Amino acid sequence: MFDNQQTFLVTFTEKLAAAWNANNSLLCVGLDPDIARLPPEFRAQPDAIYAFCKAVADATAHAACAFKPQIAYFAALRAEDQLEALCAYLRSAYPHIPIVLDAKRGDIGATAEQYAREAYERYGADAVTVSPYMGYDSVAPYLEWTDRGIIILCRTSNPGGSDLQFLKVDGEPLYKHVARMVAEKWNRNGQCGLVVGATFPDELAEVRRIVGDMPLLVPGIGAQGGDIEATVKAGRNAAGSGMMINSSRAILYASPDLQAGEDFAAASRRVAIETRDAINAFR
Ligand SMILES: O=c1ccn([C@@H]2O[C@H](COP(=O)(O)O)[C@@H](O)[C@H]2O)c(=O)[nH]1
Repeated sequence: MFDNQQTFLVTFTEKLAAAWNANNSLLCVGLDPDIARLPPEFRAQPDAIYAFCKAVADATAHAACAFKPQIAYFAALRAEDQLEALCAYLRSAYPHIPIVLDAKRGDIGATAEQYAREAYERYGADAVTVSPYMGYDSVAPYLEWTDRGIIILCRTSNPGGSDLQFLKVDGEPLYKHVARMVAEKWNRNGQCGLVVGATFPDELAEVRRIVGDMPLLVPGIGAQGGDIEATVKAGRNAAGSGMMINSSRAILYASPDLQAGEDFAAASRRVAIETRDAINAFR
């Protein structure tokens, strides 16, 4: 995989930086296929999940800096084979756009080794989301994959995230400890990132202050109602970049807002472009 200058791109962060530039986009397109919400033409197909996600990816790739399949939507339908096929397709059709597997894994080291193989080898993901709460030895197996990304939950977008992430430790909320620990100790390959919700722009700004230019995966715009202007102003790095701002349902299921004659893929494309442009307006 080469960038515009024909430099070979080796790592997740190199690939992400190239995608930010090539597509002038901080938009991460989330692939969360809910069978009940698929357009009718897909529902009878044996590979409905794959076909739907492929169509959305094809419609939005030019406006995306990353794709984020959420593994639960595939596993719940016994459709891991379709996730595998989708990741293989994305890697071949869009080798310049990183795949972030949203799996939020977290377990003891021996089991984490298997989760890392699942994400990086089976699915060929460029990065995977993990929980920090079992500590360093639970993330170390991912760090053995020195070219791949590991994106650690820090300040999640859901209201209940405050139950633990806001607990004070040494006078400071836990999420800030996570941010500092990842930036100062765990990021030994320079391939770590953090999940910080768009629904909490003040905390997003705090995390940015702590971690410098580290990539942030920022879910919570679109269906969860996060404010794009506040998100971008709080989370951008010195270069006006540094984020994968995720939107899943608002792009995947844009078709209820159909403009006259528009099909589901055109609706996804329209919303992806509108979202990318709304983000870019505040970079
Ligand atoms: O804090 C978090 C971490 C992950 N997510 C995931 O992002 C998408 C959001 O989907 P929307 O439809 O855009 O709300 C989904 O896959 C979540 O599992 C998150 O929302 N918050």
